[in-house]
Amino acid sequence: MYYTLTFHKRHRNLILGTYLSHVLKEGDAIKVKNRQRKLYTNSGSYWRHVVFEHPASFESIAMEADKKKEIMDDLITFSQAEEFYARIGRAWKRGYLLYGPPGTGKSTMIAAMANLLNYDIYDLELTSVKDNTELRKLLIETSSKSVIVIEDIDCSLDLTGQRKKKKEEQGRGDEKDPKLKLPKEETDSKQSQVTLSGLLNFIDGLWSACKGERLVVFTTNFFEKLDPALIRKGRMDKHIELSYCSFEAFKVLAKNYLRLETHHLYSKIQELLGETKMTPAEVAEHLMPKTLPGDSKVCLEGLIAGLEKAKEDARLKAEEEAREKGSSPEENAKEQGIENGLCDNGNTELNCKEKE
Ligand SMILES: Nc1ncnc2c1ncn2[C@@H]1O[C@H](COP(=O)(O)OP(=O)(O)OP(=O)(O)O)[C@@H](O)[C@H]1O
Repeated sequence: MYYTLTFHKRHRNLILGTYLSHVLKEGDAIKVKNRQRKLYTNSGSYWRHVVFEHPASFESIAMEADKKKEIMDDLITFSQAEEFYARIGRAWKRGYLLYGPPGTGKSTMIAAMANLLNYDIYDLELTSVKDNTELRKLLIETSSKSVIVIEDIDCSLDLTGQRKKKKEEQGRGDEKDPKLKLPKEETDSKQSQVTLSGLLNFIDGLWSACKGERLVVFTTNFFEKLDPALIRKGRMDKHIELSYCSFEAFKVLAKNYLRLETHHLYSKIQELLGETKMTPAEVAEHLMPKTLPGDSKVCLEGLIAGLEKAKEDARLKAEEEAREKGSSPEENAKEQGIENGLCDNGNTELNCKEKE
């Protein structure tokens, strides 16, 4: 299909200049909006893709409303900031670090981000990338309007041969502390694997040469174990904590799962959520209707029973640990709360510090 455009020759400059470029820009935007989005995964140094159709949205994410709005505003501002990035001479990219325990919605948040901005997703499995050269190739091949995801960054760089070699040399067996093991510098070795420095250099530097907008998202379950080089200011633009389910987050889930705005059992749930750690994934599991049509009361009662059990389990665990250590269960529970970064309201310590 085509259109014929007729105009008076005195409008020639207007049409050939402003008007046609406007039409082309709008056409591109419509094409992007209507295109089928893709989820890419790498097998070695090649990308494969499937159609990306994840239903997650910010609306369905269980999280405090102001925090959610802040993230959405940040994403939208970024996606409209082409001129700004060009003016300040920086690559049009933004780095996010999502951290929190398993089941708090990190992957769901990534899908919601891609859906909000209409981006493709590149799910980069670092452990199957042979070395920094392969990594560079993969990253250069990513297209504009994409989210590049590196999940469990603390574990991904864990498998490098260099690190194993280094560990063997040092005779160190600590599997849990990535900081001890991440090789910061590349070596000349032919078998050199992906290194933290390789990853960071690329993300910081070379990328400027790749046109278009990209989000880079790292996730981890262990924020405190990340190498400081990865989280220093200016590297990851935004750190987002996803934490245990708060009452506000529960209300979002209940609204989505059960179409409930309020219920007389809410006060009990609020009380228990203040005392017990439960991830949004676990809460959501309880809210899954077990009968058709789903009975909300049954689900909420199931959640209360689950929370009470979790509370009791935590109490018994504290008692047992106290017995082992020879301190009182209360002291032990308190200590555990601090170790787990928990404040009274179930938020993590980091979160509380930020609020202070
Ligand atoms: N904040 C949340 N809002 C809505 N649903 C959530 C949330 N967190 C978890 N869920 C639900 O729990 C399931 C698991 O969550 P998800 O995989 O996003 O967690 P995760 O933090 O990425 O976990 P992991 O660290 O194990 O990868 C999701 O399918 C989603 O339905």
